[in-house]
Amino acid sequence: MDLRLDHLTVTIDGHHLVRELCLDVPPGSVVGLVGPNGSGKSTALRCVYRALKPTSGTIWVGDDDLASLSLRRSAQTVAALTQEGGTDFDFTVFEIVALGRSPHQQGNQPLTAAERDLCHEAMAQLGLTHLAERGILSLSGGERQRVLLARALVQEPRVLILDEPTNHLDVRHQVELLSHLKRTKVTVVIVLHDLNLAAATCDRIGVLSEGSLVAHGTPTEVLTTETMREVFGVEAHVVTHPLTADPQILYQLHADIPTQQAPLAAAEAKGTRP
Ligand SMILES: Nc1ncnc2c1ncn2[C@@H]1O[C@H](COP(=O)(O)OP(=O)(O)OP(=O)(O)O)[C@@H](O)[C@H]1O
Repeated sequence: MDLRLDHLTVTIDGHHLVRELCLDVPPGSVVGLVGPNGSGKSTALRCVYRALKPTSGTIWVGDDDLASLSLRRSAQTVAALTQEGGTDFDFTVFEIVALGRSPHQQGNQPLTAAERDLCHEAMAQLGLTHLAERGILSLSGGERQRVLLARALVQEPRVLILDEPTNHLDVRHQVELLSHLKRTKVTVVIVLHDLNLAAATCDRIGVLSEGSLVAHGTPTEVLTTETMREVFGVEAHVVTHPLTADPQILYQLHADIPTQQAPLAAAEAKGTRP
């Protein structure tokens, strides 16, 4: 395993934010964490990028206990794109991306030619080349998000942690960012609220509810009508994508329409019958 959460528990003021979470993330795989608001997803991720110390449990990166690594070694191993990531200083896009190399550098040495190439390559892959000399504070939320992902990628981490990375992105950039992630060889743990994008992106998905892992498996195994009802509290139809065979969730906003109702009768019930 590249990453193993071994009975990870976070307790604050007597509240269990994460309880005995066990999760294996194989090398090169994309594992999603989904769950309702407040179910502990970000808290679990914060432990992996060491913004939070778990109350108990161990995080293994390869054969290393993460807690035993120096912060520098951790930063060489785990990169994160977080909800609170960002900067108040108006560095250029290139400068921000180049900061991703910091854990690998000694002192204030300038970037090597290979490192500069790496930065330019990451910017090109994320459609940022034309913004290289722009100040980060002048960018839109979506552009900024892509810059921060480029910074995380040039860190060349073994494990990449992403907490709702598609926030602020329009649909094209959501699809591009997630497609890009699938192509990288990096081991990824990602929190996504969009379950259809999670199904299309993740090799495996863990479902958190009130801090506990209540389901874990392939998207098809996990994203079921029962999960939607029991964990998220919504009625939904789960269908199979005609091209990729991924499960796709069709939400039902009108609880009074029986789930098995014929489309015409449903349209009639909604008053939209042609
Ligand atoms: N430092 C803290 N002290 C007390 N409670 C906290 C702290 N940090 C988080 N919590 C609580 O722990 C719970 C889990 O929070 P967390 O951010 O991990 O949830 P989440 O699943 O990522 O939610 P969301 O989908 O809304 O982002 C929430 O109820 C939150 O209010």
